[in-house]
Amino acid sequence: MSKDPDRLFAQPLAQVPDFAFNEDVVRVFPDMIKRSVPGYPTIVENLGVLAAQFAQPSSVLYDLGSSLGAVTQALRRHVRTDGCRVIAVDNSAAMVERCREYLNGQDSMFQELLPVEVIEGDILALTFQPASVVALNFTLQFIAPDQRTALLSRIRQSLLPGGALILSEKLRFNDAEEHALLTDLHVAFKRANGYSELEIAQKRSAIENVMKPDSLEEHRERLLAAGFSKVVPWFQCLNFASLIALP
Ligand SMILES: C[S@@+](CC[C@H](N)C(=O)[O-])C[C@H]1O[C@@H](n2cnc3c(N)ncnc32)[C@H](O)[C@@H]1O
Ligand SMILES: O=C(O)C(=O)C[C@]1(C(=O)O)C=C[C@@H](O)C=C1
Repeated sequence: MSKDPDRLFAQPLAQVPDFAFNEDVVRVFPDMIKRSVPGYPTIVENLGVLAAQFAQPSSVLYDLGSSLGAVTQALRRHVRTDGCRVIAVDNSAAMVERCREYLNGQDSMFQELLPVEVIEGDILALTFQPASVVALNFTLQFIAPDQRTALLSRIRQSLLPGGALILSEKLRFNDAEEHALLTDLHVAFKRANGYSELEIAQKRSAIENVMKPDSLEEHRERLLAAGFSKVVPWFQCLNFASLIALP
């Protein structure tokens, strides 16, 4: 795993380009996401623990928007159900290339790991196979808002009885005071992780056009509209949360 520190926004930029999962981001991604998303290591590890409870024999586990495969690796650490395999999907060529390198390295060192297929592709164009676990770990927020319900409906239709969708997202809050407080605390989290005011401000403007968070209420309503029967939040740290949605 690359250990390069994230300094992508450390120098003043004449114009801040829209955030993209390109080669520069790939190089620093493990450091960036750990220092930007409160609770990220806890969410990833426990996503594996949760998945082990929902995995059904001989089924597919999806890691959608897999980046460098952190969730896939947690699934490999925790799921012991017979005949499961992982399908990891990402539309960033740079992410997919590096993800395959990491996973191939693991395959050559350890036997008996869950088989993994890494697909370079758009999750909006994916034909889903019957699945027991679908992970969307900080990916739905990058999907155009008007495409989100259709994607979740297709995921719901692919889910086997006893399975689950695990959805992690940055949240916004309908209550202005709550939103301002948790946004300020997130900035404090980034500062405590060594980001400067300039880095925080430039990253904010880079993501504002490409990443559109919803509120918990919007997530719940959309998941129910997509056909899920129950939505259970299992983790929240500041303005980042993870939900279990049951078919
Ligand atoms: C914040 S990252 C996900 C982090 C990752 N799941 C983890 O836990 O480390 C979002 C990822 O979603 C991918 N992505 C965004 N839109 C996508 C789409 N339409 N199809 C496939 N992947 C997409 C991006 O390329 C990026 O790698
Ligand atoms: O909200 C922010 O400030 C973030 O940096 C969040 C976030 C995310 O949630 O995915 C945005 C882009 C990077 O992938 C890492 C973290």
